Amino acid sequence: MAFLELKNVEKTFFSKDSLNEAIRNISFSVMEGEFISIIGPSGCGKTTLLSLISGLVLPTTGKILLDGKEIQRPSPETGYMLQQDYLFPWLTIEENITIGLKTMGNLTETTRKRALLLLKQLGLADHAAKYPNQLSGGMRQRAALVRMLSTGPKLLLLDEPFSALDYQTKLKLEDLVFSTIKEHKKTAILVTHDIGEALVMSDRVILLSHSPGSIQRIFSIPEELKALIPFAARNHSAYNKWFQEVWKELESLERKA
Ligand SMILES: Nc1ncnc2c1ncn2[C@@H]1O[C@H](COP(=O)(O)OP(=O)(O)OP(=O)(O)O)[C@@H](O)[C@H]1O
Repeated sequence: MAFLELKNVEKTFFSKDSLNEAIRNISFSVMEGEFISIIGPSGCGKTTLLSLISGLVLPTTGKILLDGKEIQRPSPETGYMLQQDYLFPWLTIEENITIGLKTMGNLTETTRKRALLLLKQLGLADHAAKYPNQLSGGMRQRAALVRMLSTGPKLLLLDEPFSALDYQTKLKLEDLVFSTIKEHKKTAILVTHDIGEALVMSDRVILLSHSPGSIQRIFSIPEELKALIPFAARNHSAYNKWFQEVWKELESLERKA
């Protein structure tokens, strides 16, 4: 059985004097442990799709099932990581990474130690007592990753988590996030504008059409790229071929627009 299933999902935003059809007839399934990326032209509904999967927004028609149950509200099963880290500036890094556990009433010595171990694995052990403004952008995103993982969600939704970072930090974080997600056997959905990032992080890449977004094409990433961590995959000979393939399809969308 699919872990996540979208069945004919549509979303139209209504306001007093207008309506905006954001997503049209989207259906796809994700298996447990799969990494999916969503790309497409600006405004095609990528973030709306993540919001629908998170349960923050409900579909106008269609259904989204997680583990066979219809998603009707946000759930602790799902973690969200955004472009901005949204760490609370008045809390230390340790307090920030355990705030989710505390809110859920799950902050115990065991869960606190687990969160601190993850912080250590991501190279932030010496920064637990610091405040977010004492850390670099890349460090704060690593802390945001720990905060998301510490509550134990099964499904991770990543909305352009690297786009505010400088290029070198972004490449390093891609490797770190990828390895952490694989090690913890999580299912992940990444929204990105970067074709390369989608290719090296994912098992499949879903390309959405212009607004209202519908599925234009689904690319299955070949085994030789999937077997590598992102930095190595970017340097593999198959990478350029696949980049061109996706690029051509995106360009054809631009011509149709
Ligand atoms: N809460 C909302 N109310 C009304 N319209 C909305 C709302 N959220 C999104 N939209 C509209 O839905 C469409 C899709 O927006 P969305 O942000 O999902 O696209 P996107 O592909 O993520 O964009 P970008 O690539 O620029 O980040 C846009 O026309 C947007 O204006």
